[in-house]
Amino acid sequence: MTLFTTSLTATINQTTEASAQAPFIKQLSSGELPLATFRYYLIQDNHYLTAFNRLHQKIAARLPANEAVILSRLGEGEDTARQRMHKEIGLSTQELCETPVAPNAYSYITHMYYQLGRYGTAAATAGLLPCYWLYSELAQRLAVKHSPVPLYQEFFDSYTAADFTASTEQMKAIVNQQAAGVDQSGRQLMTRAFQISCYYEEQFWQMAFDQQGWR
Ligand SMILES: Cc1ncc(CO)c(N)n1
Repeated sequence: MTLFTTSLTATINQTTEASAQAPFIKQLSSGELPLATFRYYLIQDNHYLTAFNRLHQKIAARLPANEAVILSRLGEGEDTARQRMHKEIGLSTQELCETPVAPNAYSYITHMYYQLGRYGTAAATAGLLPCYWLYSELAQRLAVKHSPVPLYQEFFDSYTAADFTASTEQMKAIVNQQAAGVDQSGRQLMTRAFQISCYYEEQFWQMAFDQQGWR
């Protein structure tokens, strides 16, 4: 039987293609992106990653012990790299916490929690996967182009690092295990959760580029 994640390849490829064309990513690799824009991205992504990590822990609590350990560890994956970047640009914990979450980040976070509450663990794990898979694909594609801004290159490098690639493979394995445990309609729900997350991933770049606010 072909792996469930193989059926998601076309969607992730489309999202990768669209992301590579997004002005935020283009300017990040050319070095033209204003630092204030990247700073805004890091603030919003910190909101996202905090919620994302909590969701990993919530889902892990419902999984068999061996998968739970893996998922729980995955949730904490990006903390160290991000803390270093925050320090480099003088982003304080206070500023990170006090800046309100922007509409698209809010919608993405809400979507992921909704999937767990409404459809359960299989759909929720599928909703987490684009986060890993997209950044791995994108970083691999952009790794050859060196951004003249060291901080921006550091961002790309953190996602081509072997441990992030390994995390993507572990997450795919968990999603495939979940897919094997549900019926065809359950797999359709998983596909939908994955597609919606891809939609919000794509919008995340434009949200950052526009420094989107509520009004
Ligand atoms: C929005 C978003 N998606 C994916 C990743 C990669 O983990 C990230 N840091 N932020």
